[in-house]
Amino acid sequence: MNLAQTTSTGAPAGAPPSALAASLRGASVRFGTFTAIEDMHLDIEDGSFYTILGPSGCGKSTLLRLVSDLIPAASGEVSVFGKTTEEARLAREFAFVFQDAALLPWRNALKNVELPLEIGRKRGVDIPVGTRTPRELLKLVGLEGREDAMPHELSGGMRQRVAIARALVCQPKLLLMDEPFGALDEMTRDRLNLQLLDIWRETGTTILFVTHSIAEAVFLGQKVIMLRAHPGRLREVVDVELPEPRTIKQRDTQEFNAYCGRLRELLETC
Ligand SMILES: Nc1ncnc2c1ncn2[C@@H]1O[C@H](COP(=O)(O)OP(=O)(O)OP(=O)(O)O)[C@@H](O)[C@H]1O
Repeated sequence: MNLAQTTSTGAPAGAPPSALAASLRGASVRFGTFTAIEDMHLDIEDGSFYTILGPSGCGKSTLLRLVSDLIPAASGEVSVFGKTTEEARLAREFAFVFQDAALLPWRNALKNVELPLEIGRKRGVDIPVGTRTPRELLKLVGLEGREDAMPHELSGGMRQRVAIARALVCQPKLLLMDEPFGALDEMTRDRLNLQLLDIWRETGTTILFVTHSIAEAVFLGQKVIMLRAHPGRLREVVDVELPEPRTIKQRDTQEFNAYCGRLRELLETC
């Protein structure tokens, strides 16, 4: 076990820019006079799974919003697959999944998944022809047979799975997830964690995943980004080298708990 192996940016030394899903170079975000993120340098390799931890208000959601072009950088540079964040947004390089599934209540599960395709068609946006249809995506998230179900007929976990299928429908190369399972019970969360790892392996999509749970961050992440607050800055990137594929049983191992302990210590000093 290489417990304390950390890097300053998360990127392997000498990684070519094309191998990066996202890159921040001295990026800062300000809301008026308040600095939410300061001088952040971070590289996210294509195909990787990063989780993001840090004290409340340290800028975890702001970091995702910065990468997804929802807010601008006050200084520094942010690129996504070598493009500006605006170019990447227009090219539908990424998709967002929030804590609230935010499904349209009058559309069934299948029609919710189809929505981004419909909007894209209406706007004349060239959407990549996906290898997976909305039906296939619902199957991928374990909702085969529930295509006609209305959102109010689905559990919270099922609604969130529809939201993940909807996020995948335009074949994003980067999935930004802001506490997507935060409101779910522990067993549902465990199941969805495993399913998300399967989806990640199957699709090759890069994932940036914000969580408040140290155990979830260790279980999902190949690397854990630890932020510190006031102002939000990169504290450390911790490599998680647990045996693959991950299993729920691993959570009872000494190795897993050692990672959790190390991150808890880091969190206490953020
Ligand atoms: N639109 C905004 N206007 C002003 N301040 C904002 C805005 N959005 C976020 N902030 C501030 O920026 C800081 C970072 O917020 P952010 O939501 O990114 O933190 P977080 O780490 O995701 O928090 P939490 O863990 O509590 O969800 C906070 O102090 C917050 O109050």
